[in-house]
Amino acid sequence: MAASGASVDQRFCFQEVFDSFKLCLSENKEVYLEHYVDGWRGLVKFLNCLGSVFGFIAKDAVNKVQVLVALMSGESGSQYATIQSMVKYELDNGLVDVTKRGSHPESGCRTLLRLHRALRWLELFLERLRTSGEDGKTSVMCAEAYNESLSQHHPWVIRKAAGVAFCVLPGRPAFFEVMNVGSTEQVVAMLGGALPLISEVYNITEELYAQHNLLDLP
Ligand SMILES: CCCCCCCCCCCCC/C=C/[C@@H](O)[C@H](COP(=O)(O)O)NC(=O)CCCCCCCCCCCCCCC
Repeated sequence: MAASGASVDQRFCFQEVFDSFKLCLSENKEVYLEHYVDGWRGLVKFLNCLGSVFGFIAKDAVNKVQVLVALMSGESGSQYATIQSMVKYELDNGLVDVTKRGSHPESGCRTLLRLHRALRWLELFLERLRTSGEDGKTSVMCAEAYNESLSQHHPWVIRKAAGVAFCVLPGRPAFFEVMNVGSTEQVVAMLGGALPLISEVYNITEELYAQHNLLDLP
């Protein structure tokens, strides 16, 4: 039945995210855009399971995923195989607004930078989740991770809205249930396996962007 098919598809399993980030890395440590974007698709599914309060966050992430997918499937799609090839192609061809927004407001480089910054939040949040105790508060872990990372790039109004959304996050047990991985021990083990991969993808991207002075793209 179409309806049940759709709901199965919407059912999040953190394993999918883990698998995508695992597939991201090529042998010579390039980052495949296709799997990076898939990782984000999985994360958006998870956000959608948490309720409509998170809709504005999911919507922004979806917009950014769509920009990247359009570039990957566009006429220069072959240049968007990896983050490295994307950066080279867009810079070589003057396709990035480097100092202020101009004729390339939605370059792959600036769009991916927004997701990249959010990946740092994810890394910090998941590490807290992994090491927290049974009564750990996800809202506090989420807010702390946000304050240490993404919030620095957001205006007051977004920080305020994000703070309100964090307050309605479910507690650790319910949160683990939505992750749909199994027992608490299994979730913790999976996070232990997933985090080094997410960190590696983050660090490789960070270094690449730093080398090309792309960390502050407008
Ligand atoms: C688990 C709870 C999830 C809380 C998510 C925490 C991150 C809070 C981000 C708030 C972003 C608000 C939306 C708007 C953002 C934009 O202004 C801003 C700038 O874009 P612009 O330069 O194009 O204008 N965009 C961004 O910074 C990109 C934000 C992307 C956020 C994606 C967050 C996905 C979270 C997925 C959660 C999954 C948790 C999994 C745990 C097992």
